[in-house]
Amino acid sequence: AIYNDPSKLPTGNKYDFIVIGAGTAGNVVANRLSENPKWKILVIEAGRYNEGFQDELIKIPFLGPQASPGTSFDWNYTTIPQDAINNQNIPFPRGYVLGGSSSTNYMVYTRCSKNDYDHFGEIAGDDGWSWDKILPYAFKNEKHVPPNDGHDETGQYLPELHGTDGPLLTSLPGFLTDIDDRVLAVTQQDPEFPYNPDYDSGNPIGVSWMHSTIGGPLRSSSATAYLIPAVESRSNIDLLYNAQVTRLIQSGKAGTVPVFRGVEFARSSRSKRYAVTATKEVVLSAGAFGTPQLLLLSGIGPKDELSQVGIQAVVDSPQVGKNLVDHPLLPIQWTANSNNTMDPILRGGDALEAGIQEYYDTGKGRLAANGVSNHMAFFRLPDDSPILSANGDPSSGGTAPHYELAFGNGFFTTSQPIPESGSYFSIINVVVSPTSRGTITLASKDPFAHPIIDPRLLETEFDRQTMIYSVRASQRFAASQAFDDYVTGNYTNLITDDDILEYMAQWATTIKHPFSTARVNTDPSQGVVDGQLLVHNVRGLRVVDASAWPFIPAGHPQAPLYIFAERAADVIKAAWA
Ligand SMILES: Cc1cc2nc3c(=O)[nH]c(=O)nc-3n(C[C@H](O)[C@H](O)[C@H](O)COP(=O)(O)OP(=O)(O)OC[C@H]3O[C@@H](n4cnc5c(N)ncnc54)[C@H](O)[C@@H]3O)c2cc1C
Repeated sequence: AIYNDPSKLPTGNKYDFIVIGAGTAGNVVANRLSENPKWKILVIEAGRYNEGFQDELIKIPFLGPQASPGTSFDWNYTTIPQDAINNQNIPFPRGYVLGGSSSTNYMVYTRCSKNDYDHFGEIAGDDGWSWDKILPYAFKNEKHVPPNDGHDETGQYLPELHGTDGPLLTSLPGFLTDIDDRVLAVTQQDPEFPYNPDYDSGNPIGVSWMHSTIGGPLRSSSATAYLIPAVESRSNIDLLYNAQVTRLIQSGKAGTVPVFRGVEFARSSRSKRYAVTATKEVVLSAGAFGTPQLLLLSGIGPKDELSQVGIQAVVDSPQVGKNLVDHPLLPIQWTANSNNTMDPILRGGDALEAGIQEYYDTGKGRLAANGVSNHMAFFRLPDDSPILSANGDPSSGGTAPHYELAFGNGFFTTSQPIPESGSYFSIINVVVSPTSRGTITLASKDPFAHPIIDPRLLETEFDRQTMIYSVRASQRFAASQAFDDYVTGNYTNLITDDDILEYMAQWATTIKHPFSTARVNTDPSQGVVDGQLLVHNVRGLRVVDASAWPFIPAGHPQAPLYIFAERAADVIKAAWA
């Protein structure tokens, strides 16, 4: 059953598992656990329902980037001033809606490098997380469907690498653009930018067609793929939304070890608190900000830090809220000799209206497809790069990229204003193996107060130098023969490294991939959860979301998170078999 008010949740209900957060990972776990009809599952979500007011923003693919920040779908977090980005406070979106960030993200689906999974397995001391072992879960997650425009996708991906009967819908670009052939031509002309027939093979290096979590003209999220189908078809799963978990309650002790199977929740700061207890486990899937915040509020965290906000530590766990890592992003633009479909729509007005009309009339067109890019490219720094010799190689291995390029047939921006006229070409640069690490800490013991978020974006020399390298690679890409009659000039005039650093300090931002704030490590002084994702020195509590990853995967993380959550559900099932 579905409840939207804590007071309506029947008090007599007994739950085997309580999943906190109906987000990307949480919904996978909830769905898979509810496959066992003997178990009763409760999912508690702070945010709103995924239908209703303005839901076109989270359904119509092209409008996805408008779903946050500053909307009812978003937590509307902001960082504290970021030193390397001119001390700016940067908006840091997180989904506040069924599906969590999978309902508000940009839908890019990349499995990332096999080295990332193998590295995870090594750190966790469990090779079940390694690429070879976890790959079946990638197929279990995915259902590849034809692109929305019905174009022939032969040669644009390797079908044998993709799932065909999982719940999550993925597809190749549903709207072809005037730069697609040029991007592909570069891969034929310039050995620096080779073609990769499918970035989901475990080796993402090169330029590939992009996959998105889109089925037909609609976003596919963990709410539409996992949560709603389970709640609608099974009687053993309850969903409570509009209810924020305010802390975990210690429900007893196992010997000297505290047991945390109780969950307290409320609708708002001043409203009544309610509580419910799981008989088996509480699964914390509140995301890279919500999960450490809840652990801290519950007395699980660095003892000294907790006492500063008046919380007594139950478990002194030094890594809670530490190791926050994210991918910095920097778009650059050129003027273009083109009548691209993107810029007029981005400027709003008539073109946007016409696009929306076409969408509702036909289910096709620019609005029905992802606007981010039709291709994605991942690269490593050269082996003899001075950046690597000075800083070491932070990537997880030879198929894990250091930086990413994505190509926009229009003025791609996250914070820059779009010029009022003209046509543009953009390349988005992302450092995907960053070394900067930040923190999330409590501002107060009020669970409704936003935590202090400090990702320290671009703080390290490695990250800044890699970004410079990426921008240089973008400039070479745009200067290639295939773009000769297309790119007409620089919009961003970046000549020296200092120009790039200055531009970076002004315009770099987050790609919105926070990770590792409750990371896996077999050593409790180094990590928050063990290789089976159980919170160290506590019973009854597991973490399944981006916070648990020991590091950030080098690519877009939703696919790795879905795959990881699919396996996590099996780990939980095995523990209670
Ligand atoms: C705007 C944006 C664009 C992105 N673009 C991409 C992309 O194109 N491709 C990609 O791969 N990744 C992208 N990402 C990142 C990706 O979506 C996330 O890494 C991933 O969805 C995180 O999954 P999660 O399960 O850890 O957390 P989430 O999906 O965020 O789920 C956490 C859930 O817990 C809920 N919650 C939090 N605290 C509480 C509480 N106290 N009580 C109850 N519920 C709570 C939240 O409301 C949320 O529903 C993007 C993210 C954003 C925000």
